[in-house]
Amino acid sequence: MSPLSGKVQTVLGPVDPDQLGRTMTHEHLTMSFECCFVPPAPGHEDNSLAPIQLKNAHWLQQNPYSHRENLLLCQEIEAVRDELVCFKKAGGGTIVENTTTGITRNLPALRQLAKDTGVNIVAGAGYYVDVTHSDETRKMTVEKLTDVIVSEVSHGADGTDIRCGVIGEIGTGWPITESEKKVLRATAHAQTQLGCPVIIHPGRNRAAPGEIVRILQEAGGDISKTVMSHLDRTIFDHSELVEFAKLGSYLEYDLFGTEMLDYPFNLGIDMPSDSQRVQTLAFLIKEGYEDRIVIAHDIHTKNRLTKYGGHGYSHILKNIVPKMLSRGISQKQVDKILIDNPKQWLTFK
Ligand SMILES: CC(=O)NCCS(=O)(=O)O
Repeated sequence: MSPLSGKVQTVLGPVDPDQLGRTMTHEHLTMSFECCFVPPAPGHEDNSLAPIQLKNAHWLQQNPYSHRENLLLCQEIEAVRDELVCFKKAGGGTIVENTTTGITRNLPALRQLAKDTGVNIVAGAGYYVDVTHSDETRKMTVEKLTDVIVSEVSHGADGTDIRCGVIGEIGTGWPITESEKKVLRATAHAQTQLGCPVIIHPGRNRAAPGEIVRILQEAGGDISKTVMSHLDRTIFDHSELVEFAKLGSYLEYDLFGTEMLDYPFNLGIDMPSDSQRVQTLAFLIKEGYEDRIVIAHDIHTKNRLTKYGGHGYSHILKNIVPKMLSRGISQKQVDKILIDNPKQWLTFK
């Protein structure tokens, strides 16, 4: 049995699961998203280079990936610290910080943020999408990748003694590349050894979540302890969603606060509004999946911080919870989504 069995591993060490409280299962506190810069559309070059300020806040909301400085959340540790204090005041307890190798994980900063604010922070092990894999990562066997991931959870990552408490977000694109498949298999093998939670970033195609579950399952992964992220931009058809839900992973709606007309990573996708996200949660609850839903904002760019006019890490607690209640979701179901389900998921077997 793992020494972590029955515990949740935060950047300050293992804690009792009852200490977590309301939990955002998919956020970033310090990361860089330069890998995903999207050149501005013709005529938008000036906005792309302008400083981040109130008069271009709306442009940034619509074009967050076409502004290089906006992709450097890692420069905002002070602002993030202030936001975490507000998150705690709003009733928040825990943030799962999903930054993995490839998008500039900063574990010492996470540890300091946890110490300064009293918010529990759970850090992520493993690798982001293929475009961020180094030559060294690509050359590794599944066994070697497994060893690295196990070590990040058991001993510490990035040359520190700070231990990750979840594997992921493990990045995949569409189609899933060979290097990403190796990482998925290593994730499943590491999960088998550790009994730990896993969280996956699927490619932007409705077939991606199911294909990932198949790969993880074939490698022995525990799907009941796996979160499938970003379903809000991935599966829209309700019967397809139910078919996916039957596979048994947690279903994550983690783009709360994102309002965008043209989603540049797949122009065929219409990003839903927060109201539509709440409608989908109500649908999944009606279908019997209230034990499998988790939610978050996935903040990964500067413009989403309140410092820049964004919604911040407390948006769900302050605005989405009242909306859920007004749309027939009970307080007990809200507590399941924000407290009980994350607790179950994050507790080592
Ligand atoms: C950091 C990250 O991977 N965010 C997801 C953005 S996406 O547009 O939903 O893929």
